[in-house]
Parts: sequence; structure tokens; C-alpha cells
Amino acid sequence: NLTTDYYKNSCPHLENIIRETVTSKYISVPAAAAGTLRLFFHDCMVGGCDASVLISSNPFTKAERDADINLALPGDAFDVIVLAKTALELSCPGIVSCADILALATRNFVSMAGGPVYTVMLGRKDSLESNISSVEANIPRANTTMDEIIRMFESKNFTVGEMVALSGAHTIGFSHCKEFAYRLFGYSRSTPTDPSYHPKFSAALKTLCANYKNDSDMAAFNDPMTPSKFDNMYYQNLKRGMGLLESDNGLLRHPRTNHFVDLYAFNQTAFSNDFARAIEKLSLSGIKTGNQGEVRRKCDAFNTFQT
Ligand code: HEM
Ligand SMILES: [Ca+2]
Ligand SMILES: [Ca+2]
Repeated sequence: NLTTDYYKNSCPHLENIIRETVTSKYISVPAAAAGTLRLFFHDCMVGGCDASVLISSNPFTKAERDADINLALPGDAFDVIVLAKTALELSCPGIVSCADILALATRNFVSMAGGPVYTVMLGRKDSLESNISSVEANIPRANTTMDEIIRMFESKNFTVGEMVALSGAHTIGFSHCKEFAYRLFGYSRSTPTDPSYHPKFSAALKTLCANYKNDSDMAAFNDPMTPSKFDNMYYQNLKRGMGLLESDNGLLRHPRTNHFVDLYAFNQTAFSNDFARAIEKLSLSGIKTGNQGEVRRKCDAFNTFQT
């Protein structure tokens, strides 16, 4: 049901407004690119790409964004959606869904960071629910086993190759020390540090994260070589023992994923193309149309107060 020109008549300036909003956010806060990409991923994995992750909790219901795994999603990612929505409500009130805004903003951020330009189909409706309890089973954690990560993606119809390509999103952005500190300090009885890290990399991480228990903001670049460029360096890093998270390193180790790591490490074009196809597919997963959803007036609240 989605089309690329869904808002052609109802909101002709949509693409311009998104481009202006995203560009100015990217200039002032480049980290918003990674934050928004992760926000989009966390939305699409839970009930599809329906802006359910944007809803704020109320006294009756705890929403998805208050789930532990979503707490680190940066305010600037939510903010850019609010800014775009505010501008769009002036230009074409009540027309453009928050789910479509998030999908478009993500696309623009990815291309601004040097990633592929891909097509975003439009016409998603916004969810009528958002519940904290739906999150845990649907979003992988850094220490989720590779078999379980594969299973999570397969349950949403993604192939192993698509999962590996999407994980290339970790070519930008950062992770907080608490997500990988167990690989540095007290890893096992025989070795305090995960031996799959390159020793110089783990030494640098230990210094960076030495105080992480007192300073919970401490974070490392997911891709220390080109942290803000959307390229295939992430896969090259994995092969050098520079996979930050256990789930990153797991892609190199697992027999069903390792040859995709090799492919993308050696072939930037293959990564670019496969990432584009996979995120196009992600952006269509579980979408709501017609009366399955609504066009929210504010992205953080349902149009009708629900108890
Ligand atoms: C395959 C399983 C995955 C796991 C286990 C995983 C886990 C994580 C974790 C633990 C972080 C650090 C969060 C923090 O400390 O703030 C992170 C960051 C990030 N993830 Fe993933 N992720 C996965 C796949 C993906 C996918 C498929 C995408 C997007 C298509 C994605 C996009 C990102 C981005 C962009 C960041 C950086 C966020 C920022 O800088 O604000 N991840 N991920
Ligand atoms: Ca969702
Ligand atoms: Ca990079």
C-alpha cells in the first residue's frame, strides 16, 4: 500500500522540510545521525516501523522508550523528529505520520554520513500502542548469543546476510562502557580481558573505561577508525580484533555469518548495496496502514488519551 509519492499533493514540501531539519541537526550535532539510526532500528523491531518508540509514558502505561535498552537513545534523535513534525504541522497539518518522518530522517542521516541513498516508501500510520513489555524479546543486547540474534532476525523474516549487513550500522556512533566492560575487566577465571580483542585496542579501552562505574557517560566509538563515516570499516575492524561489542565480534566467529564479514570487509560496494536493500526491507516491516493506526498530532502522544 505504500508509495514513494504518498504525500505528493497533501504535503508537497515534505522532502524539503525533512532535508532542512536533518541537515541543520547534523551540522550542530553530528552524533544525532547514529542516534536516529538506532532509534529507527529499535522502533522497527518492536511491532514494526510505527513510531511506537516515540510515545512517552503516562501514569497508566509505561511506554517502550522507558525500557532499559532504550534509555541510552539520545535526546537529539527524538528532538530531530519533533523539530521536523513541528515544521510539517505548519506546512500541512495532520498529514504526515511520525513513522514516515522517522524513516525519512534516518535515510537522510545515513546518506549525509556517507552511506547509501535508498528509497523510502511512504504512507505508514502511527501505532495506537506502545508498551514497555514488548521490548525485551525483540531487541538484541550486546551479550545476546549469535544463534539467538540470528533467530530474532529470522523471526522477522531477515536472512543471516541481511542481519550482518544491517549490523554494519555500527560503522558510526558509540557504545557506553557498561555494554562491553565485562570483556575488559574480569572476563574469565584464566584471563581478565577477552583474548579476541587486539591487545592494543583492549588496552586503550581499559584506560577509557577505567572509571565507568562512576561516570556512566563514558563511551567508545563503535568504529574507532572512521567513527562518523558510514563505510565498511566496521567489518575490517572485526577482522583486526577491534569488534567493540561481543555481538560484533560474534559475527566474525559464527559459521553462518563469517563469510559475510569477509565479503563486506573487502567489498565496500557490496556492503553499500546490501545495507540499502536490507534497511529498505526493515523500513517496511510490520507497517500499519488504513485504520490500523493514526497520524499523530504530536509524535510522543496518541491523539486520544488512553488509559
Ligand atoms: C545485531 C544485533 C545488535 C546488537 C546486539 C546491538 C547492540 C547495540 C548496543 C549495545 C549499542 C550501544 C548503545 C549504547 O551504549 O548507547 C548499539 C549502538 C548502536 N546500534 Fe546497535 N545493535 C545491533 C544491531 C544494530 C542494527 C541492525 C542497527 C541499525 C540498522 C544498529 C544501530 C546502532 C547504532 C547506529 C548505534 C550507535 C548509537 C549512538 O551512537 O547513539 N544496531 N547497538
Ligand atoms: Ca515500533
Ligand atoms: Ca565508519
